[in-house]
Amino acid sequence: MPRPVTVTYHVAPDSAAVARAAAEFFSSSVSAAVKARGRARVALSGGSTPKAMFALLADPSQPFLKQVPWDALDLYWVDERAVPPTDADSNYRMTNEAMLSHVPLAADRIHRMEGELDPEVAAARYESTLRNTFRLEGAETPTFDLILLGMGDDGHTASLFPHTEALNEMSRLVVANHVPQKDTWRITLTWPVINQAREVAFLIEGAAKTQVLHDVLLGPYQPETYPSQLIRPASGKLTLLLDTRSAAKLPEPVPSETVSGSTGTLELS
Ligand SMILES: O=C(O)[C@H](O)[C@@H](O)[C@H](O)[C@H](O)COP(=O)(O)O
Repeated sequence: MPRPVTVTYHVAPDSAAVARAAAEFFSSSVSAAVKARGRARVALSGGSTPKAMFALLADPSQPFLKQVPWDALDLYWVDERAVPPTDADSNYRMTNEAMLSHVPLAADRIHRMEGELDPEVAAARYESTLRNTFRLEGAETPTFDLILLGMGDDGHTASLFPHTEALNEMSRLVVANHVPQKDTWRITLTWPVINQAREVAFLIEGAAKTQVLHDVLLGPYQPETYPSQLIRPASGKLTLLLDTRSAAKLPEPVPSETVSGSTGTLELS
């Protein structure tokens, strides 16, 4: 059975407000990690939702470019498509265009998954990258300071798709995962690595996610069908950054004193 977790969900009124809430969350989480440990190691997801947040972080008219301690940050990816970094489907390309090429983050602090390689080779090489940069020994798992996730309308997260091999992987750090639903290959962190992070947050928005978010959080535990249910961080905490549309079938949140919008909590046993 999964470990119990307290889910805190912040609900913002619209897409722009979600992106701002996510940028604020990212900035404060990274700053807290650097204050506590001198550095921050963060893994980002791709897809479309995080793009607006990345653009806000890089926008010189916004406070984040100055707030984020970029010189103490190492950026990794949660997953990548099996395509070159120049491909329109590349998570790296999206992140580079929206943020990386506009922020003072040194190239050797950007740890790209090599989607242009054979997926199994790319997964093995990324696992080596994690072992080397986190200085892991034996069967140790890396502890990221923050992992930012999205959720597909089929309940997948990272590239952990329903009824795929990667859901069963509990010892490797990174795997290649064939996704028959999309007839494609992906490279992805495994769910035990995600659960080891000090902080895990989902960034989810839009009416297309309303039902699946309800089913993942409030429906029966069936992770083969809803892989996002595998995300039960060892910290016992999980944060969701939502808009009113995606949160429409969750218990009504209450207006928050600390962040714009409203906040709710759920205890998942
Ligand atoms: O490579 C990817 O696509 C992502 O890592 C994936 O897990 C994404 O977070 C979800 O598919 C949600 O994607 P959207 O934000 O586009 O809905």
